[in-house]
Amino acid sequence: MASHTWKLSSDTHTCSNDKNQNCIPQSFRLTSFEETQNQSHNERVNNAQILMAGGDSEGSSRLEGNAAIVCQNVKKWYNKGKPVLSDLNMRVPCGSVYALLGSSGCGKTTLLSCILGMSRVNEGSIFVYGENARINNIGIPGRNVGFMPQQISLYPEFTIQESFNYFASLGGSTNNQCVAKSEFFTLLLKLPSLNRKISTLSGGEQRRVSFAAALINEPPLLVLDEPTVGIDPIVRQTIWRYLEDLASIKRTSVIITTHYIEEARRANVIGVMRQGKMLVELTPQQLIENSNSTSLEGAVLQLFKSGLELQDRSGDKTRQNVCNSACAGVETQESESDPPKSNLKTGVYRMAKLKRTKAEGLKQSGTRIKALTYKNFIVMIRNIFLLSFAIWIPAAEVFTVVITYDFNPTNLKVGIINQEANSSVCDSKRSIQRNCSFEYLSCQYLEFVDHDTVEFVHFELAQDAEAAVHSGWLKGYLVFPPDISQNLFDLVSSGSSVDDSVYNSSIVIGRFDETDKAISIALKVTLFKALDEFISTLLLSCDLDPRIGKSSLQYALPLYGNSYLDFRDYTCPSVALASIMTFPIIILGTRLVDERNSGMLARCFVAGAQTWEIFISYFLTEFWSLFAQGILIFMVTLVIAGIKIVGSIWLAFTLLILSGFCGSSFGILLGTVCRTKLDVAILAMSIFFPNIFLSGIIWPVEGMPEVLQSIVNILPCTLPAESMRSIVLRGFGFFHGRVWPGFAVLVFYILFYCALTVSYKKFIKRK
Ligand SMILES: Nc1ncnc2c1ncn2[C@@H]1O[C@H](COP(=O)(O)OP(=O)(O)OP(=O)(O)O)[C@@H](O)[C@H]1O
Repeated sequence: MASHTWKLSSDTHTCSNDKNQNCIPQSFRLTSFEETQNQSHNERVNNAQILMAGGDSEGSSRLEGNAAIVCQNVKKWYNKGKPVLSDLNMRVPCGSVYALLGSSGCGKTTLLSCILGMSRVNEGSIFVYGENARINNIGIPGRNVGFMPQQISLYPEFTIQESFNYFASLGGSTNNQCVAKSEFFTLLLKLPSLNRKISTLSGGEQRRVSFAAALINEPPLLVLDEPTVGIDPIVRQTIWRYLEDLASIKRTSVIITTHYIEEARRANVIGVMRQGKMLVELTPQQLIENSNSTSLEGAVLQLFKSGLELQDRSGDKTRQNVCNSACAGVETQESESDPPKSNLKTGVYRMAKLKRTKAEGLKQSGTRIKALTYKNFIVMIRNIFLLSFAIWIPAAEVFTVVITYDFNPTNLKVGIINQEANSSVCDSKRSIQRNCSFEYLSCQYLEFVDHDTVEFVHFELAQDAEAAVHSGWLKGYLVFPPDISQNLFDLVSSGSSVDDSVYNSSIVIGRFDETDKAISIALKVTLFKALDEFISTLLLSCDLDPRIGKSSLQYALPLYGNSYLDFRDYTCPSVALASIMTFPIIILGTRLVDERNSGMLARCFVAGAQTWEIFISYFLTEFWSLFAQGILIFMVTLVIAGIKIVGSIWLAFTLLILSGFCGSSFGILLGTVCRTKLDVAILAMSIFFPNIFLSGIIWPVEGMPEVLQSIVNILPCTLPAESMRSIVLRGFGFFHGRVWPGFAVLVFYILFYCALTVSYKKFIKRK
């Protein structure tokens, strides 16, 4: 099908001598100069069917033309509060510039968001080109509408050209079309070099870029929320002249809000709003004529002040004219989306429905996903500082575990109160060691204790050692009773019962500071190990079988893992999972809040992007970041920690990436639900710690109350951590009962968070 692209006609390049107006295009008569095979603006508009008898003839007043947008009895309120829009009627003729005026807070932006399908009306109907504003297949929201929000709504990390490319590709324009349009708008709006970053532009320059971005796809409908704020009067004139031409030549329908009343003189229709109601819809000339004022500003101010609907001198016919008279005639087909029987069904300008096959729809989604992913990449790469943190911090956290959990505790000071022999006696009796001597057993035993772990400090009295424990200097103390060696010998050799006094005098009493369990366990293990070795050695030196002294419970080689005190193997896999899950929560959550609060997200939705497309684009971008994080984590685990991955490294890696995606989808949910970045950070942190504590990373799940155990098992980190340990340390495959549940939990949470986000957007936010 043939279509047109547009350029400035030759006179537009004429430069005036006036310095201020230098090179400002004198006229922007749009001239069709090239035919392409792609469907473009004109074709999209011409495809519309005028359903009114006789159509909208060139000569007839555009005020009375067929409506592009019709609002009838619209009521809208937020959170069951006072109505922001109440019984509002509006009719935007096709191919006209419609200026929406009203005091601050009267509901202009709310009305625009309802027209664009971003907000739901509570009562009444809004029809855009004869279709339901929220559900239609005419590409609105989509490529058939250009939207400029009140905020700048551009990515500060982008250059001007990249911003144009982004919006052009969201709307499905080709690169060549975008380049031509970029050059055109640079000239028209006196934009700086296209390579300049948005963050380096002045406020006015940013607004002009934002304006151009809304027009880059030549949409038949333009919704511009205060586009001329902060723009100098000359460029403002240019903008208005361009909009006039778009409306008259290309039949673009333009809705523009502004607080500069005089500039609205150039509009075809002015709608004046007050406290959520449409007071009048008239041409500028009619507005003046119907007031006691000679200027438009005076007429509008008069209206604002009176708050009354302007009475037409000819019996309210004017308003009737505006809203209804053009509607005479043709009936359209009634459909489910049609409003109740009313003039809405007639006199509307209907846009051809997009006839897309499923494949074409998917192709368009693919194009948008590509644009969104590209945008995410640029934003990510331009925030290199944050990116680098995000990439290496999970690995750094695993590294912290590796270096801190690697060593047994050393130099633990333990008091010795040896009532059998003091330290100098013990020193002098070293020769009896390993000579089958049953004298000074206390001294012999102490020699077997690992002196790297335990450092003995001798005391005369138990009270002194206890005082040292209280002061925090000692970890505990051991008391050897007098004649312990003799009593022990009697106990062992008697073969029958012995006196309590003999028994009591044959045991060593130890008391420890048990507040630090890891330390007290390490001490006890060391002291018991020394006792075991000492007894075996003593028996051997007496030509006895050393096994006599061994406990009848013996541990063979471990089935999995090793027998020494090393928490790294247990902790590393879980910490890796938890940390790779946490970062995307904060990064995506805060980025999304940023995008929403800056109006970028709204712009993106108006351009036709679907929530699921945004999800996929974030997942695609996040994948590379997670991939890099995963590689670094594995390098730390394998190379620095020397932990051997017994099972499939790919399975472990996949689990790690899934955990990152789980965090990403939760981040998207938080970004959707939270109002500020601080909310995201607080929520993410408050969830992070319970997640760590309850998932068995620090304290085993088996050590928790039974009720809690069933709850923690469905948390997003518990079963995946167990799966990771089973793959890494035990070498289990995917189908093992301790592996696949971890994958299943993560997939469940990803889908669950996505579903919650979509539901929130659909049922709560749009209300
Ligand atoms: N999400 C929201 N929740 C609650 N109230 C809202 C919300 N958005 C807007 N409002 C309220 O609705 C009213 C209309 O707001 P709106 O932004 O539509 O006004 P406006 O006419 O565009 O104002 P301005 O000219 O200052 O941009 C205001 O009182 C505003 O506080």
